[in-house]
Amino acid sequence: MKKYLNRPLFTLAVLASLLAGLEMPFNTFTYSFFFYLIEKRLASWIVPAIVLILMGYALFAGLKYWQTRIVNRNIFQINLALKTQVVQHRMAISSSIGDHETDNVSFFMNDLKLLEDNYWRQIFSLLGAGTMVIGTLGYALYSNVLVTLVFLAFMVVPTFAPKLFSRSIQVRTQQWSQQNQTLSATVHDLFHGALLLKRYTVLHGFDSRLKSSLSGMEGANARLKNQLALSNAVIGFLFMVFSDIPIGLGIYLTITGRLQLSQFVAIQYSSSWILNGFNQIVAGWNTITSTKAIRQQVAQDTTTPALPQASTAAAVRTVELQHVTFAYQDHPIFQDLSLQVHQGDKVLIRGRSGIGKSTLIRLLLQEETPTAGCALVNGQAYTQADADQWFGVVGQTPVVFQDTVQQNITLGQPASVQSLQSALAMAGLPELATTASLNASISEEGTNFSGGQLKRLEIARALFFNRKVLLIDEGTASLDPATALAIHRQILANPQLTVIEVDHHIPADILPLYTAVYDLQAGQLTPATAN
Ligand SMILES: Nc1ncnc2c1ncn2[C@@H]1O[C@H](COP(=O)(O)OP(=O)(O)OP(=O)(O)O)[C@@H](O)[C@H]1O
Repeated sequence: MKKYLNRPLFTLAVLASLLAGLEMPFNTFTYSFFFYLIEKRLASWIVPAIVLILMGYALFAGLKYWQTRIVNRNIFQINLALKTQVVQHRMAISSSIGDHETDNVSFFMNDLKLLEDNYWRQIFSLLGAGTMVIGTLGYALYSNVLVTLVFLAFMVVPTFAPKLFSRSIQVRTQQWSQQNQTLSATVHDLFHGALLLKRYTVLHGFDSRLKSSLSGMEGANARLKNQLALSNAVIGFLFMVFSDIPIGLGIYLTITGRLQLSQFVAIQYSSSWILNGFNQIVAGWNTITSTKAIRQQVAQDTTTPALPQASTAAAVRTVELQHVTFAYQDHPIFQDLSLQVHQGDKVLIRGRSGIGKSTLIRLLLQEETPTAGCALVNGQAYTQADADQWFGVVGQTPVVFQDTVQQNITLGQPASVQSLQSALAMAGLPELATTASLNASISEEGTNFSGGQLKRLEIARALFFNRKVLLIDEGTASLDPATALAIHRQILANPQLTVIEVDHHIPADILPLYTAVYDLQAGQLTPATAN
């Protein structure tokens, strides 16, 4: 976790926490000092003493505010670095569209928030509590070593108590985290499908799932809080038991004249704060321990796989599947399937739903590995990173970001107006090439754009990124015939582009635009007869 710290800022926060933690020793000193003034009858010191003490309190008020600001600044920096890394890592390891989306969002929103409150902020409070204990203890020892040591001896015993609870707290934190993920998935589904449920007039159809997810999460939350409360109650009680016994001894020593009143007051007053400080430290340590599972998870997220550097990809002269056999577990999909596509070809692969059309695209993208045979480009084996350089994918569901049209095409890359205009024109969206349209926002899941526009936007994106081969997975299946025909005319007429399209049904008027049409049946490809 250390790598997320900004060292100078962290050092400043340590210094600020240490200084702010001196307030209680100062408090102890002033309290004891009042009894010293009474004991010695120093009436003339009262006004200057109070003025100085008030100035001290003003200083500590300022210090505490400064410390909070520095801690918040640290949390800001830590969260910036840590959350960026977690998001980037999880994005880099995702292997399909929407992969673990709900779990990742839940981890990001809930677990990382818990890490902030129960780990990072606790570390800074522990530092303050540590200084308070050391400073107050120092002052008590200065007052009377023997009596202070007696107090300390009694304090040691209850510090072992938290160990009794740390394991059960950890388990309950894990359960809470799991229940949170389940609830996030449920709530995500419900908000996502709200309109659909309303249309079927079954808005309450998933009430039992919602209640079960909610009660699972709230129950786990309550059990975690209860366990923390039980742990803290037991620890607190033990501290009180072990603090009252030495207080009795102090009273006895003062009555019998072996201890001055101001010394006893200093030790007695400070002992409760030392105990309190210890209490805070062990409870804080307990809370920090409860984040172990999340920290382990974050540690796994610390290595972001190196992303391939964008480079000028070589021309794609041929794309092949050579004698490919593939199965999902024991579910065979392809058996000795071969396909050869040349630069500029426009190939359509037809097949009924579930026959393996999307799987064929995933094999070309190297997202799946054949059990026999291989995918080749220019006669050579290639990696997933190579595939990403060559292939532009237009999927069944468009992937759009809640950002401007321009950002959706360029994905944050710098772009010349000319390159944008050219990509949009080739994709059949020349009307979007104006400044106003490029700056227009696309809403969640592209609901303010038509299905045809979104498909064209995906095509424009692939063309902007100069992808040589367009893999279209039922790209126009959801569109009306006229729009589907218009999009096909646009891309199938582009001589630069190699197109491999899979679809269960393509209207007859589009078929002549392909250079080859195959039917996928029983794990094999067969050239289609003209129809
Ligand atoms: N990750 C997976 N694990 C196990 N089985 C899978 C997986 N992905 C797909 N399948 C199964 O493999 C078969 C082929 O799936 P695929 O998505 O390739 O079909 P498809 O022809 O594209 O279907 P559709 O036209 O309905 O999109 C289906 O029976 C599907 O249930």
